[in-house]
Amino acid sequence: MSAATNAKPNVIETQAMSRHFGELIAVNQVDLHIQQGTIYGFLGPNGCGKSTAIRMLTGLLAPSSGAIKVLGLDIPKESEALRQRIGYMTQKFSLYDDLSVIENLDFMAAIYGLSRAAARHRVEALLNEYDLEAQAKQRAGSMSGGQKQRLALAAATVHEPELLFLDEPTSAVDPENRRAFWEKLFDLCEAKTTILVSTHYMDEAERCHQLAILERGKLKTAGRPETLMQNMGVTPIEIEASNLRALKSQLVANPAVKSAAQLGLRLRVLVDQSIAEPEQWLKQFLPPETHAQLNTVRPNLEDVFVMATRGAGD
Ligand SMILES: Nc1ncnc2c1ncn2[C@@H]1O[C@H](COP(=O)(O)OP(=O)(O)OP(=O)(O)O)[C@@H](O)[C@H]1O
Repeated sequence: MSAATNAKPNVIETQAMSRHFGELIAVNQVDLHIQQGTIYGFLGPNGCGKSTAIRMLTGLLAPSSGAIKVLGLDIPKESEALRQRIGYMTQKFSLYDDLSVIENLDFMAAIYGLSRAAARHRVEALLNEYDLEAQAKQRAGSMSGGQKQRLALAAATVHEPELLFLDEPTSAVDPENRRAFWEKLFDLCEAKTTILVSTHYMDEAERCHQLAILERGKLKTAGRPETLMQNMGVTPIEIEASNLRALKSQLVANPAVKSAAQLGLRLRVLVDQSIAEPEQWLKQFLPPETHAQLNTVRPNLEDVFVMATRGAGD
């Protein structure tokens, strides 16, 4: 079979999607092509436009300009038809604190029009899947952060949506619960759900199949995390030496040094790939007699982020 016949359709397509709030351009000419079955990440700092982009893609907010197609529907024109086919989990816990877990899920099932019998089966399955059976009768407001997050994900998937939008879903939970949450996302992905997830955590972004880096409303770069890391045009080198602060000041003044950031006892330096032997090249900046240790290290997404958002003033 040729690669072309294997290609999955895009579930999200945007051209120059933009949204202004008065003078502010929250989302600026963003083009997206998101393939069915992927976990696609929006990575960027607070205020870069992730939530605004997601709200436009769900049909909740009209774009100021640009074209949006989601699951083949014209958005915002056909938002009503989209609603049944997507799930949306917002940053804040948006369920009812005063209702029990089971009541919240029943309520969501009713909103999505499941019959009573179908709702009973689905809610039972969700309680089991999201490990909430013991809390079924507990008020949602009294649950832990991790439990609330599991409930929110269960509620967002009650109608088995084809496409799931998760807006910084793990910002309020500890690392262990975040890991467990991501396991659930991969289960959903295996069951053919496409997932768009926004985050400002690099480790979380690295788990995505595809990634877009956003800054001040603009899409700076997009692709597979590994590809982005390979193509960033710099070699990361870590230096262990004394007096790293002075060394850093000296290095960042050189145009071939794209970034230098201290990590504990090491200085992580991004050297332009035009420098053929970067370790050797860096040694010229070390004072004589310095016992320094230099290591070329594996690129990470933070390096990609730094490179993608350099010259942010444009
Ligand atoms: N309804 C609104 N009215 C005015 N400005 C808004 C509105 N919604 C968002 N903004 C502004 O648009 C910019 C992008 O916000 P957005 O919430 O999309 O960013 P974000 O990347 O999701 O960050 P956060 O995680 O903090 O929500 C911000 O400057 C924000 O203040």
